[in-house]
Amino acid sequence: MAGTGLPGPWVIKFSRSKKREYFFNPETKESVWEAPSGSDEDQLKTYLEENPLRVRALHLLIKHKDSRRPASHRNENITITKDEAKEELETYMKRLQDGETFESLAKERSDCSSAKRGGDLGFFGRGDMQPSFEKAAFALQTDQVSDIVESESGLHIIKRVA
Ligand SMILES: Cn1nc(-c2ccccc2)cc1C(=O)N[C@H](Cc1nc2ccccc2[nH]1)C(=O)O
Repeated sequence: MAGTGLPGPWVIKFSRSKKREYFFNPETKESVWEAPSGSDEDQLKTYLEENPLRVRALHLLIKHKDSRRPASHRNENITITKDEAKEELETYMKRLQDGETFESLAKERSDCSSAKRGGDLGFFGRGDMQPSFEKAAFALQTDQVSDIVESESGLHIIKRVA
């Protein structure tokens, strides 16, 4: 894969189950834990600094009546519209900008079961989350907060923490 410092078709991926990087050859379907021979370790290090395989993020989710599952730990029947969810989420964005912590706001309001952990989803790699959420999370710098992001689950704000 170009720019990774890996030879030929080899790519680097993240194993969520083992919580570590591994190397995969899509032509031979071989997977190995250590960089294959012929790898440029410095180039690989630089590549990973610019293209993280995994990120860790907090999020605050507000579901609405058209969410994939319009229910949560805090409301067994969610009936607000997407517009009402957006307006409410904007009030949390303002409180965040006024200095309240992301964790406290997620605990107060998030419709995701991660709310009890301050919205912390832990580390995740590409392919683990819904595409719109993944795209937004991987585009953030560490400690940066997203604008409102829409997924099939509802409306989110995301803070990348690692
Ligand atoms: C992806 N995920 N991780 C957790 C989680 C993580 C750590 C501790 C507790 C729960 C919950 C979920 C999850 O899918 N929750 C859904 C809501 C939801 N939908 C999401 C879409 C993208 C990212 C996070 C999302 N969370 C729910 O509770 O209905």
